[in-house]
Amino acid sequence: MTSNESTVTVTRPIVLGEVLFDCFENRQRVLGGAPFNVAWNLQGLGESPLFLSAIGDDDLGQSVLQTMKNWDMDSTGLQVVSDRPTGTVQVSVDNGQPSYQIVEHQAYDFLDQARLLKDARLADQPTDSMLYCGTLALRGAANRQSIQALIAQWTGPRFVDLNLRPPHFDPAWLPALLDNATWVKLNDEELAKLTGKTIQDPDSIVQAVAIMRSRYGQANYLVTCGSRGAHALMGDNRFFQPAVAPDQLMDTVGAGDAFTAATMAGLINDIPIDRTLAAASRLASRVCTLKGATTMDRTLYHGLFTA
Ligand SMILES: OC[C@H]1O[C@H](O)[C@H](O)[C@@H]1O
Repeated sequence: MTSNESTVTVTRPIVLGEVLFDCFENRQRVLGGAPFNVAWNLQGLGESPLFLSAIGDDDLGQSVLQTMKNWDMDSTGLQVVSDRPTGTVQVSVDNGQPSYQIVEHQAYDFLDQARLLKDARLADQPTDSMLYCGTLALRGAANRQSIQALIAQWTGPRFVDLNLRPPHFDPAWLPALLDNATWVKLNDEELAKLTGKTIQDPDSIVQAVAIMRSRYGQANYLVTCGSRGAHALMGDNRFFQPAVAPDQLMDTVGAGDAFTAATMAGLINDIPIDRTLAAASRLASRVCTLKGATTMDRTLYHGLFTA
C-alpha cells in the first residue's frame, strides 16, 4: 500500500508453509510456493510478514535467503534442514494454465517444532496478529503435528488457504485446520471437490459454503473463480468481485496467492471489503502477466487500493 492510503499497521502477519522454486519448461526458475507467494506479496504491499518455513543447506537455499534480503523480507523464521534439498516444483503451462509436479521430502517438509513455536513468538504477538497456513506443508506427519500444535495455541485470527494439490492433500486434515479459522480461501474447483456440489452460480457457492460450515465451523469464505470473479462470504453476507482481465496473460501461477495477500492486507488495515476485493483482483490480474508468481518489480503494487 502506498503511504497515503495505509492506516497504521498494528499487527504483523505470520505466514507458514512452503518456499520452493517453480521450475518452468524453458528452465527458468522463479521463487514460489503458495505461502511464500503470499508473504512476498504482503511485503510488496507494505506489510512486514514473518515467514515460517525451511530451506536446504544448498545453493537454492542461499538464493532464497538472498532474494528475501533483496526484497527486505525478514528471514529469521527460515530454518535450514541440512539433509534435505530446498523445495522445487516442475511447472507445465498450457494456455496460461499451470499444472504442478510437486517433489516430495523437501526441506519445508521437515520443520523443527520447537523452533517453529519459538519463532512464532506466540507470547509476544499482539493477540490480533493474523496467521496464514497453506496445506502443502501438512503432507508429512511430523510437520502436521507441529503445525497443529501452533494452531492449537493461536488465539488471533487465522487465514487458511486450501491448496488441494493431489496427491498431497487429505480431507482428514480439515477438522483440525478449519476449526476456529477466521477465513478460508479456496477456488471453485476445490470447493466442488470438497463438497460434491457443482459450482456454477452464486447460489451453488452459497450452498457449498453452507456444507463446509456445517462440517467445519462458521468461518468467512473467500472463493475465487478465475476469470469468473471471486466471492467473499462473511456471515450471511456475500460480496462479489468481477475478475480484472490481465493486459497480456503469461500464466496464472500465483494469481490466487496474490489475491489472498491483498485480501489479508485489506483485512489487517480495516479497509472495506469491496475495496479490498477490487485491489485483490487487480493484483491477481497483474501477477498473470508474469512468468511465475513473484517479481522484484515494485510497480506491480502501485495504486491497487486507490484505483
Ligand atoms: O499457488 C501457486 C503455487 O503453488 C504451486 O505449488 C507452485 O509452487 C506455485 O508457486
